[in-house]
Amino acid sequence: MYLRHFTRLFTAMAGPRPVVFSGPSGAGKSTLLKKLIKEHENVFGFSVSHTTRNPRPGEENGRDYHYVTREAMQAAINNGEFIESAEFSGNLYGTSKAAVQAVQAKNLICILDIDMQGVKNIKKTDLSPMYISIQPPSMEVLEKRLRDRNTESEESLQKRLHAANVDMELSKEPGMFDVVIVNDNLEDAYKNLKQALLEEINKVKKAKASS
Ligand SMILES: Nc1nc2c(ncn2[C@@H]2O[C@H](COP(=O)(O)OP(=O)(O)O)[C@@H](O)[C@H]2O)c(=O)[nH]1
Ligand SMILES: Nc1ncnc2c1ncn2[C@@H]1O[C@H](COP(=O)(O)OP(=O)(O)O)[C@@H](O)[C@H]1O
Repeated sequence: MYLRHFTRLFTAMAGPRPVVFSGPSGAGKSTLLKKLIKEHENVFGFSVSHTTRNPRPGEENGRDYHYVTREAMQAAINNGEFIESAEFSGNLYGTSKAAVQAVQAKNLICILDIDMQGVKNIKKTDLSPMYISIQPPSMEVLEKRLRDRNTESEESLQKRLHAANVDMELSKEPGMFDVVIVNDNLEDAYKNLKQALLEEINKVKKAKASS
């Protein structure tokens, strides 16, 4: 009885199981995540990462990323404030403990958008998330989407395409992801994503309704 109470208390503190999203730059992660969070704002919360890259037009500090200098971020990493961090395309990115705790404190499913190095490093922690890979239909489509997005210099675009090739190879490793979604038609990909998360969404809704 006492133990059961304790277990429940602990589970409540940790919150529902997080979900990690990964996949090449330009695959459509942000597009799908924003749609998902907008439609289920009482179910999902975004883990706001830190990055040393500059904000893009329309991005907001504290909402899309915490934009920081390399010195400040490295100092925080050295201070043990990060769950994981990685160098991607010439910039530093990382998930702080505070970012995940802020979402879990609200009893929401914490969504992490991280690269393959992040996936590998999160697997070494006790976060135990569900792992979802978002993949483009082809490299050609990926390149077109990245170019049309108009956010990258040619140099940055080439770095992202190179990283995408590596990413797509690593993603094939058996057991790396629980679910793989190919983002060809956006509405179909979104439907598949919601289907994959349906059980977790219902769990959170049920828990909220009874609390
Ligand atoms: N390891 C890790 N990767 C991250 C983190 N935040 C973002 N990323 C990844 O960094 C890469 C670049 O992200 P970004 O600069 O926003 O470009 P985009 O993916 O092209 O929109 C993507 O693969 C993200 O998934 C993080 O906290 N940790
Ligand atoms: N299914 C799709 N069909 C066409 N364009 C898409 C689709 N999904 C995303 N896009 C567009 O492709 C670009 C890259 O998507 P984005 O969500 O920024 O990718 P990521 O976050 O994985 O880097 C964006 O301009 C987005 O509007």
